[in-house]
Amino acid sequence: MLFTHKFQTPFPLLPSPLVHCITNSVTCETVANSVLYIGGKPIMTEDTRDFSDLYEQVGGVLINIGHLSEEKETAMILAIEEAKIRNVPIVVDNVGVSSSRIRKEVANRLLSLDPTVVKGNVSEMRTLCNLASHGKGVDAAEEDQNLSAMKELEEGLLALARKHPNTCFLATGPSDLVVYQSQVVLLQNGIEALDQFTGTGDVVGALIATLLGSGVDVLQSVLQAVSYFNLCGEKALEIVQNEAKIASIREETLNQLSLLKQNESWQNDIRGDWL
Ligand SMILES: Nc1ncnc2c1ncn2[C@@H]1O[C@H](COP(=O)(O)OP(=O)(O)OP(=O)(O)O)[C@@H](O)[C@H]1O
Ligand SMILES: Cc1ncsc1CCO
Ligand SMILES: [Mg+2]
Repeated sequence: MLFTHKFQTPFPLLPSPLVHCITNSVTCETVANSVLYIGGKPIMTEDTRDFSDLYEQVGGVLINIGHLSEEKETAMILAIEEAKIRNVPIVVDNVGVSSSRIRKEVANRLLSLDPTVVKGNVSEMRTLCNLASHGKGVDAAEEDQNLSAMKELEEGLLALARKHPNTCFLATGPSDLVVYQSQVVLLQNGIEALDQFTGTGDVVGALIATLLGSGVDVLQSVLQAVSYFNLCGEKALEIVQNEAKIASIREETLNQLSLLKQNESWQNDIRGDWL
């Protein structure tokens, strides 16, 4: 279903925001380029000695827990503190949180700092809500994606949102659930192939941080970043015309990050609605 709400495109991003990313080394380069492709400037650093100078310029922050270490956790917390002092928006991506106790502890510590956006796939977000999760490693499980599981997740996220009224929650999957204060939105763009190569969730986190960094409001940043990425995936499949060519779809999805926004009415294809 097309949205009843009319979206204004956030592109071009002016001024171009500097986005500080602490992320995983699996998809670090893809994340940096994705920020560039949509018009932001990425900087990837975990050396806390950088931070006080760097944050004079930073517009948005991405914290992705995909590759953890004690040093990295310290850097993540310091980055969030620096951002908070300057009112800079922060995205936390809970990669792999369903798979280890330490990730869950770190995720809860980061959540307690009230980031602007907290995201993960549906299995990861179930873990954050203390619901049973079947996530394996960094991937979501199908049994966490059915209708009753999604309803349960919606309730869980609404409860989290009551405790964290300044945080917008995003659970990604075949449909994407967005919960902000008492508002609930279900987004319905995308193609199955987006779950078949790694780093798609990482890129979505980076796109949200970039839109936030350019001054777009919280809910619009989440709705538009997810939908923009998923429409890039849809366009990629249209071009590649073979859903088994995963690597080609990956490359074309990334191409579309810089191309799709040239169509000034791209946002008219956003599907979903408020629940
Ligand atoms: N089956 C699907 N159909 C349509 N879109 C999908 C599907 N699965 C994922 N997506 C889209 O792909 C993007 C990434 O979602 P996903 O839930 O796979 O993230 P993730 O598991 O955190 O990714 P990763 O850990 O690989 O970075 C989202 O924009 C989501 O809407
Ligand atoms: C595969 C993988 N392992 C840790 S991070 C990552 C990339 C997906 O987020
Ligand atoms: Mg996935």
